[in-house]
Amino acid sequence: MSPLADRRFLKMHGAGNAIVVLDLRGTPVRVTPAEARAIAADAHSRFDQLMVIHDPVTPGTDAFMRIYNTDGSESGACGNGTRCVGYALLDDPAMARPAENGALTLETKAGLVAVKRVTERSFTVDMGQPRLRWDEIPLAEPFPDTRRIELQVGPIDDPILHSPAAVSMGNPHAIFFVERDPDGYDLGRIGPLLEAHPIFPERANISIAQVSGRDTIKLRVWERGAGLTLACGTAACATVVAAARLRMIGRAARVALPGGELSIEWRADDHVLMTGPVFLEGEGTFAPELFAGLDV
Ligand SMILES: N[C@H](CCC[C@H](N)C(=O)O)C(=O)O
Repeated sequence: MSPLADRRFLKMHGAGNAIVVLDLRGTPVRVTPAEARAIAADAHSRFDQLMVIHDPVTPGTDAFMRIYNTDGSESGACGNGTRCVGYALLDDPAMARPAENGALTLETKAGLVAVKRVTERSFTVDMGQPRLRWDEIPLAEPFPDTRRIELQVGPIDDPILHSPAAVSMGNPHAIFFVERDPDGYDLGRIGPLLEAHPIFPERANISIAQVSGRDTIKLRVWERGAGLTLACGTAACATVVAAARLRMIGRAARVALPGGELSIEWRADDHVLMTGPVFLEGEGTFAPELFAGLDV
């Protein structure tokens, strides 16, 4: 029987990105990829990302987070999910712990992020510094300038979809800047081709972005391990960094995604701040039969 059976979870979303929050602090339990896939497959607990809260590892941090995509793969970062964890650790009756002036420091396998409340349902996350070197994204070949890389993408004939920007926010992103409305691209078809392109040894999140003003961007995202989502926080951060590097905008922008708007600032100290909403849809417990047949 899975140790996750009958455990309580929060069902949330951040700008439409479906998030499940699970608190495993005080236990030695670690979610397996198969368990994550089983949770995602259930209508009551379906998610784009599962955010699992563990006991802190590094002194001075409040918790360690493991982040699972729908396909069970783990990510080093999730902006929308981190805002939801901030809400859970500050407001949920069962999960909340006292916090210094409503701010938390969380750790993932990619490093530290800091989340703080702005209003009752809006939080700001310091997502840390972007990683811009080819081997930090990572890319399979040494591109000296990751502001634009060149891909050979046989099945895609639109040349603009051959030269993305590459940025990591603790997870890999390829951003294609287009003149036309991003909705005019069949991201459901080209997303998986690009996600799995051999230039991305750890796959990549695929964004199509239209800079619609000095500080406004329209964004559509195919997420690594989750597919089309209504919002992707790290993609919004990566896109603002990429656009700023290409001198298409200043260092801040409002990013419009299908599920909502995120405000992003790439600060002069190189940290990227993301501000956006959180929504609590409800809570539940994992039915034991969810994990039937899994050898856990
Ligand atoms: N699919 C992403 C993780 C979640 C990112 C997204 N949901 C966000 O809000 O940043 C990856 O595997 O890198």
